[in-house]
Amino acid sequence: MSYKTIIVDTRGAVGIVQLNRPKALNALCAELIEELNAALDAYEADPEIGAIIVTGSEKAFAAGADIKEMLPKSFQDVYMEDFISRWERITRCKKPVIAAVSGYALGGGCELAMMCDFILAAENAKFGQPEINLGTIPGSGGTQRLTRFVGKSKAMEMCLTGRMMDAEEAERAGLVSRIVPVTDLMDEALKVAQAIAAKSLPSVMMAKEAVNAAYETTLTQGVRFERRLFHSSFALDDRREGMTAFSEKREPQFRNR
Ligand SMILES: CC(C)=CC(=O)SCCNC(=O)CCNC(=O)[C@H](O)C(C)(C)COP(=O)(O)OP(=O)(O)OC[C@H]1O[C@@H](n2cnc3c(N)ncnc32)[C@H](O)[C@@H]1OP(=O)(O)O
Repeated sequence: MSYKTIIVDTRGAVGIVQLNRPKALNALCAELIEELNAALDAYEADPEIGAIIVTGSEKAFAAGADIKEMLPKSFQDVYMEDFISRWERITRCKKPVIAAVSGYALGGGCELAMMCDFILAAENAKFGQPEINLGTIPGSGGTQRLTRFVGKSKAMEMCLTGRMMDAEEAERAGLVSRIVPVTDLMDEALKVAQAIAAKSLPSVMMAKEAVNAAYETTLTQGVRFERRLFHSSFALDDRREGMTAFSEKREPQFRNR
């Protein structure tokens, strides 16, 4: 498939999706979202791929939903087409998805990054939910996910004022896993993605599912769910291989089975 608004690249077992509308700071138009979804479908279906990176340019991960595309839409338009629901494909990825964020991650850009499994931020990253400045509110999970990441006070302040958070504040608040120099962002993202891709994919998928359950369930239900997945991992050849390799003081040879 040929893409117009994204660039895809595969490095070993890692699939990379780079948002690529430089003139609009990677504003998330419908075409870009469809291309992103198609690339995610392809990487999810590819047995050679063990992890996915979503990134943008140095100046912008994404400056939000495409305001010019949204401008003429009426209530009927957005309601009838369930506008924004197509953005959620990324939350249904079973493989791990890392957001490598440099520059602006605003509005839908911040929401897209938060839908990934974790965010690696460059020193120049800026996060924000500025929809309030446009007379609207976040529509792709910003009020919900940001609040879970950084707590009510900070999320409320950001959603009500549109204030941006820099990388250091985002790291302190728990929004990003860590900060790296701008020039090292892709190398670091690839390093961590390759490290994950080298592990047993079914175990990685189970770990991801269990961590995500922490956001959806009570502690008791979450711990029970984790226990069931943990038990299930004993059905994997890779679990036996991992423990055997440890005992034999060698590297495990996982086969994703
Ligand atoms: C998901 C939901 C429900 C909502 C949203 O996401 S709403 C959008 C939220 N995002 C924003 O409000 C950010 C809008 N952008 C900005 O505030 C600024 O562009 C900036 C602070 C990110 C960067 O400012 P800078 O002065 O460096 O660059 P600009 O000249 O303003 O932008 C360059 C170029 O990009 C176009 N652009 C930027 N963001 C968007 C956007 N979200 N949608 C459409 N186009 C965007 C901007 O218009 C300009 O292009 P033109 O010169 O051709 O107008």
